[in-house]
Amino acid sequence: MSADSRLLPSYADLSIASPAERRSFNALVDALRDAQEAVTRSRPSESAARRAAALLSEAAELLGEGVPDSEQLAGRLWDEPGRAQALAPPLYIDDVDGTSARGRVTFSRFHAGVRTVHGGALPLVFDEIMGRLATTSGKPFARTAHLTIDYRAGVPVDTEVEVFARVKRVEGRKLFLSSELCLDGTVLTECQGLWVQIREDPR
Ligand SMILES: CCCCCCCCCCCC(=O)SCCNC(=O)CCNC(=O)[C@H](O)C(C)(C)COP(=O)(O)OP(=O)(O)OC[C@H]1O[C@@H](n2cnc3c(N)ncnc32)[C@H](O)[C@@H]1OP(=O)(O)O
Repeated sequence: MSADSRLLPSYADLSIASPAERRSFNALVDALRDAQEAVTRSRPSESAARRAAALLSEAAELLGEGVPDSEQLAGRLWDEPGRAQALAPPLYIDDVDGTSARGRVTFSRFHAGVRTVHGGALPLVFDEIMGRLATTSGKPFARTAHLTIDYRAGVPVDTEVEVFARVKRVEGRKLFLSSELCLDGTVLTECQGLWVQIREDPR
């Protein structure tokens, strides 16, 4: 096994934390999301801003310098919405099999550009759902090689939207996927993606 492949994510990572540890870590990530959103929505007084900054700094200090990334929980709790990381909005994947996936997501003002969702935030969700589809059902681990996004209409914040993804075709190690984000049956954003499965003999 190469040094690189030891660091590849695996669904076996689900065993890295006890149920109690998973619950407490998820609560921490939820609180972080709440803090991101609260800061975005706020217009605090000078003293409230200073006090909130001090509390956030105290929390960061409490958590310390952290563990090596091979031991961290953030982003590795695959079956939790958002995988227990605050980069992307929490995506609820309701169905995923070898060929398609379906989920739901609600963007908030933290991910907003001007009134609608930021154009750079939408690929986060496509990468999540297509990444999950590309690697599920026993498929080898694959990395995102190419994404093309078409922004058809603005995506509203504070509104649950549906996300669909499917495998269009497979050519050797290459998986061609497509995905769309819909509201009330209307496609707001669509994405074409290429995932490439990692070589067994990385050069
Ligand atoms: C538990 C899990 C939970 C999973 C849940 C996880 C959800 C989140 C998922 C997040 C996933 C990510 O964001 S991953 C992070 C973002 N992505 C990356 O960092 C990838 C960086 N790039 C790479 O590592 C590499 O370029 C690879 C692995 C993509 C490809 O390298 P390689 O393996 O050496 O393959 P290579 O020979 O170059 O190419 C193989 C074939 O693919 C084609 N190809 C390669 N790149 C491209 C490209 N950009 N556009 C078109 N075609 C391309 C080549 O032409 C070739 O076609 P042909 O000649 O054979 O026809």
